[in-house]
Amino acid sequence: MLSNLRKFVVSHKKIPILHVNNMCCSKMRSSLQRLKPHVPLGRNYSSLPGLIGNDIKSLHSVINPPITKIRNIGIMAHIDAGKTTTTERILYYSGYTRSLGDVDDGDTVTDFMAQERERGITIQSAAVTFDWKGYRVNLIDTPGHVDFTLEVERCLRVLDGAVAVFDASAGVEAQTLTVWRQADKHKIPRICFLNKMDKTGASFKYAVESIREKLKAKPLLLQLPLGEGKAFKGVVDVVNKEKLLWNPNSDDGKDFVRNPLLEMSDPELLKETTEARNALIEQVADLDDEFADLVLGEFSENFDLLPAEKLQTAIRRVTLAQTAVPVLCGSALKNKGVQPLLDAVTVYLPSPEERNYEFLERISRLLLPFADQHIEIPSLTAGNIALTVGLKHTATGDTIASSKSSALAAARRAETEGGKKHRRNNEAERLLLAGVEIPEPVFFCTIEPPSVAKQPDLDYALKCLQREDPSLKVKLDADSGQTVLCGMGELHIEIIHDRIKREYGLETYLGPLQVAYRETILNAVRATDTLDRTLGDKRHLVTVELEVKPVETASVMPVIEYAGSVSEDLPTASQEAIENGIHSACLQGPLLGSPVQDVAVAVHSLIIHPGTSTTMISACVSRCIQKALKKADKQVLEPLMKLEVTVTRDYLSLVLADLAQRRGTIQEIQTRQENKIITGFVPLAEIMGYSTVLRTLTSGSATFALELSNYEAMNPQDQTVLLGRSGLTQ
Ligand SMILES: Nc1nc2c(ncn2[C@@H]2O[C@H](COP(=O)(O)OP(=O)(O)OP(=O)(O)O)[C@@H](O)[C@H]2O)c(=O)[nH]1
Repeated sequence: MLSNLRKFVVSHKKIPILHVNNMCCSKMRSSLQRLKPHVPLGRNYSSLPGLIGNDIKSLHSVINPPITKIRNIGIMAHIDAGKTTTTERILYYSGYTRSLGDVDDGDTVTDFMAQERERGITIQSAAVTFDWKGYRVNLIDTPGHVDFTLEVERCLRVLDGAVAVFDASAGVEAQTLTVWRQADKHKIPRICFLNKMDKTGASFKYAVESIREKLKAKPLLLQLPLGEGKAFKGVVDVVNKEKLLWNPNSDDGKDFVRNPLLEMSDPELLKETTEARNALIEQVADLDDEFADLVLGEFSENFDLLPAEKLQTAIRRVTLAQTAVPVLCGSALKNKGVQPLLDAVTVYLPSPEERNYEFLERISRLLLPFADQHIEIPSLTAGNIALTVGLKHTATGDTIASSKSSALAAARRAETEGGKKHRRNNEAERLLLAGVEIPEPVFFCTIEPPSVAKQPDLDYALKCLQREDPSLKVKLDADSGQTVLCGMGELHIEIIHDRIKREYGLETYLGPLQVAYRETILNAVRATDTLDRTLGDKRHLVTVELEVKPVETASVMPVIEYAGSVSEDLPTASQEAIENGIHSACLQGPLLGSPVQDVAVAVHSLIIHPGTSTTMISACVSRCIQKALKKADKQVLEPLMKLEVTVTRDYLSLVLADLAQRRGTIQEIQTRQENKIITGFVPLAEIMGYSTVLRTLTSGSATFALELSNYEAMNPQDQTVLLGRSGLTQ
């Protein structure tokens, strides 16, 4: 797979292929200032693995564990499921920190940006490295909020495995589906952790069912909870038929006992566990022929005789094949169930080697990340995650290569492996290995520096921020000359604003947040145009005749067709100029100046006077398209958001009435224990500031998740109102 081309080893000469995820510059700057041969130990950090005091003991063995003992994993989930809390426990039990961080107190290791600590949410992924029972685990905590989807995507493609954390009282939630689909796309083996088993309303059965139904995954129940809600006290290990009980008096969860289930002391629980184990064996045998042969041959009479290791090996195979997902449970907040989760990460998730990485690459300077601290390392073997510094022109999603030929060879191989049908003609495109899919921004607003003199500083800050986060787009409004920020949501833009202030020392002013509309046309229209200009002693003359017509592509990329007489002998440079002209014209629709989607452009005839520059060809085509678009019947498309609101019964009717006023359509209302889950669609323009409204309506008891569904045609009345407000007419 393309995304696997990221394995590298250090040499001082070559830098072949390495994927780039740009880190927050300020994070990097501050840690580089502190960079020493040893890692400075900050808040409650234990010695880093293998580092005793200030000595680097056998750094090589610390840095380069055998590849089979490496696990590169991500933690992913819906917002607030408890990823950061779980990560904090993991770091504590692995000895990486000496005290438990708490998101609610704002002192976690991985949420180290000021905004993360203040808001108690994860915005940027953080990487930490720790050891667990002889394994090296590189772990990335990813954000759950939909505004930061790109951040999740950029992490997923460099991971070998993932832990999906769920709120056991809510099961699969909207954003879980999104990240699950992303993990499917990158073929990442997963383990599910049903967190918050201590919470009122937690239901193991319900959460497992929702994994089966909503994620269409096959859950393998490796554990059963001992009690739910306030009664939750531990878990049963189904594979080993053992009971794990946490000492209720231990305040950090380190103290727990693991005892075999015995007929004498736990007859009921033993029976239940045996049934669960038998069901698990049957389920795995169904998915794995090798295991089926073993079970049916030697152990068909009595599954109890099947050794736990044999079952674990088979579970590992189906997990790696992604035909099923192991499910564990616990309560990160109450310090229960995290150690067995770590065991499961080492036992069931793949080492980098098992993900078919074949590339051994090189780079000049490497740093090993420990959240906001880094240690410079001399070398690194394949399968590890590290940072490199000093790259001035790269952006998140780029691939670094030592030479064009090595990148082309890698791209060719990856294309064959990925079974890609379409051949990429464009060399630059082929060089781009596995770029992340950048979602289209749905909001925009103007941003002003404190003074004109500070505009270059603002431009610089925005340039740096965009390199880290390509889902942030910045453009210049040609009419007003203002800088415009385009982002994924209100929170996204707010965080960018805040970061410019904190990290670049610039107090900026944001204009009102506006929805990013799109436009389309309803009928086919032809137009012709001629551009005749003499510059110096050179005459530039182009005549073009073309047609714009509606097509259903749900994309802002116009479909381009050429009449046979045009495509014949059309030089590549002229074709590129035509296409540039078409694309630039379609970026600014005639109604609101928004991008035009769902259009095809057919170029019927083209006459180019010898010596005409490509810029003039682009300009003529662009003008001709604008002309055609203006003549067509036009339609505004607005972003329609998929909304999921979780609300208690008492507030259901209030929330529904409010949604009706917001032009919302309700798809279904489900019951989940005491809660109602409303799913439906609402235009983005109607849902701005919804968190405050919902909080007020439901006294803070409801939660919601929003995700872009598609762009929908506005009805004629709403469109007239919108255009009237913008001072425009149809
Ligand atoms: N009852 C209960 N609450 C928990 C548990 N784990 C986390 N929480 C709480 O849930 C809230 C969210 O926890 P986080 O760890 O920040 O969740 P997250 O998934 O990292 O959230 P984002 O980073 O914003 O995506 C916090 O108030 C935690 O204290 C748990 O096991 N039980």
